[in-house]
Formats: sequence, structure tokens, C-alpha cells
Amino acid sequence: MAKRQLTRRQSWRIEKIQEERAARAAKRESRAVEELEGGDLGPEQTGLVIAHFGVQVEVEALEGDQAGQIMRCHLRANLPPLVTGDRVVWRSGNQGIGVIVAQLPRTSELCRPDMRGVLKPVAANVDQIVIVFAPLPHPHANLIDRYLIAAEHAGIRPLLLLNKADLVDDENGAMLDALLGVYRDLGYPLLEVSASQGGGMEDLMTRLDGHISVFVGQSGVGKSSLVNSLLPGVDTRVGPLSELTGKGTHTTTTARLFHFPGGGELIDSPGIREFGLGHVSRDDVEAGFIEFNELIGTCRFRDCKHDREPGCALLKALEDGRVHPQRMASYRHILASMPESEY
Ligand SMILES: Nc1nc2c(ncn2[C@@H]2O[C@H](COP(=O)(O)OP(=O)(O)OP(=O)(O)O)[C@@H](O)[C@H]2O)c(=O)[nH]1
Ligand SMILES: [Zn+2]
Repeated sequence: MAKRQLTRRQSWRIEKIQEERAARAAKRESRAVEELEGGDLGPEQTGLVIAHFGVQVEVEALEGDQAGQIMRCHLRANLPPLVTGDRVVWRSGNQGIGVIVAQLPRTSELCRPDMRGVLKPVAANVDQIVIVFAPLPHPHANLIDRYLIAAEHAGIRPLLLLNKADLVDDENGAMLDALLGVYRDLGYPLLEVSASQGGGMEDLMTRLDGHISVFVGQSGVGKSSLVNSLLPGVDTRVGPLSELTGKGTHTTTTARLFHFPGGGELIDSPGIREFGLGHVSRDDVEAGFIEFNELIGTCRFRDCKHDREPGCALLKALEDGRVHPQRMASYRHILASMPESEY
């Protein structure tokens, strides 16, 4: 989509129109739900939201004869907003359309700021963030640390994945070893693969099995290549079949859940691939540096900025080699990039 500068007034009007549209859609929805509920509904069963389209969702049945089947569902009124990955209770209606009657508790939420800057969940129950990097484009420790902070903040385990292992050579080898060493020492799981040459992909599949994963990372590191090789024959850019034309519609915004043939699930969307450090506080940043955990709160001054204060536990740990200089630099860089008010 082309980016245009909108005036405040224009964006306000667009928002207004969108709100009115949403209100009309909600009204139509509630009539549809009433109609469905007036008819014969199947028993309550659990399902998994695999995609989300405005006021309706696509649900995969998790139990019984219908397990694995996908059904378009309306939402009963007063349900909280659902996102891809949500587990729900639903009932099937006639004509292959169902009704969601309840949302089951989430174990995690991935959030992104919406157009107004308000944090909104975009995926639920993700339990593994695969942070992809490569010899090329040149990996930035700082960016990896930002993803790690986001993962720690969301309470989701990270997996560091070096792709394009085939491009490791004498020139970049030492730099990559040093980079990987820092994270290995911190105890983060690490894997080296090559999406194009196939090396390490079996290990990756094993790591994906039993998890709902998302792939994140800088543009060009090979996320599409990885996903395409793990989901052969699936066009992840194609949305649901349009009822009118029967052709796939390209949905670029909503997240979709895919099953890896080797086990495990992927939730993917362009938005999720760019998922980064949204709105976090100084405390969140500190909590994201897991090696700081036992040090924070032990500085001489309660409001220590760990800059040059005497009796600073972090500076002492840096001096003793318990905190890696690269991580300390990264921590400072991230704090410096945050608005003053967050301090
Ligand atoms: N040598 C090598 N090249 C790879 C590998 N994986 C991907 N590439 C190449 O890296 C380039 C970028 O790959 P993409 O899969 O488009 O990267 P991406 O992370 O999805 O990029 P965005 O779509 O911009 O976010 C392409 O030219 C791929 O062919 C690999 O394992 N080895
Ligand atoms: Zn300090």
C-alpha cells in the first residue's frame, strides 16, 4: 500500500467512517447469530481460531468426528475480540456456519500497536518466538536483544535461529561465533540452518513440533524461505477462498495459523514477521536482559541509572565479566532510544 501523509482531520474522518462501517457490520452479525441460535445448533465443542476476518473467524474443530475441519463462525454478542490462536468453545449450525460461544483463557498474547498507538493482541497462545538472523544482512546484536526483550516481556520462549549457515566463511565466522557465544552463555537455545541448502532443517522441525511458533527477524534474513520450505505447497500469502469468486484473496494484514507437516503450528502474517519491541518500559527492558535479573535492585542507589554511579551492581558485573560488554552496550542503546518519559 502506498504511504500517504494524511491530515489529522482526514484521518479522523477515515476513522469515523470505519467505525460506522464496523457498527453496521456488528448489527448484521448479531442478526445472523440470532438466526443461527434460533435454529438447531450442534453440541458445544472446543476449536482453534486459525484466521480472523472482521467480525467472523475461521475455526478448526479440535474434537470428535469433525476434528481438523474448518468452519466459518459468527461470534455470539459480548465476546471479547478474538485473535488467531485463540481456543474457543463453539457450536456448529446449519449450512456449514457456526457460532462461537466462549473464549478459553490465553496462555500468551502477542501485541502490536494499532493505528492510534493502542496495544492490541494480534495472536494468542504463541509459545515460541523464532528470532531469525543470518550472516547477511549483517546481524545486529542490538536487534536480537530487542526481540529477546519482547519475548521475555510476552513470557514466550525464544529460539535463536541462524539461517544461511551456508554463507558462513573465514571472513564472518569469527564474528558469528562471538555473537552466538554471547547467547549460548546466557542459556538461549540456538540453531544453525540453511533454508536454501537444507542443512539443519530436521533439527528445526523437531524444535517446532509441539509448539505454536512465530518467525521474526530483519528483512532479508530468509523468513519466507524458511516458512516456504517448512510448509511445502502452501502459499502463506493467500487468504481464505472468496465466496463469490472461489479464488484466493490475498490478505496481507490478518494472521493465519498453519500446521507444519512435521508437527507444530505456525502463526504468520507480515505484521507478525515485523513484530518487535512495541511499547515497553525501562523495567521491561531490564527484565529482558535476563543476566541483570539478580543484579537489579542491588545497586547502592535505588534510582541507579547504571551509568557511572558508585556502587552500581551492573557496572561491577561488567567489570568482573559477568555481564558481556556487547549486552551492556545494547542495553544502553535501547534505553537511549526510548522517550525520556519512559525512564
Ligand atoms: N545462501 C542462502 N540464501 C538464502 C537462504 N535462505 C534465504 N536466502 C535468500 O535470502 C534472500 C531473502 O530471503 P527471504 O526469504 O525473502 O527473506 P525474508 O526474511 O522473508 O525477507 P522479508 O520478506 O523482506 O522479510 C533471498 O534471496 C533468499 O533466496 C539460505 O539458507 N542460504
Ligand atoms: Zn546500577
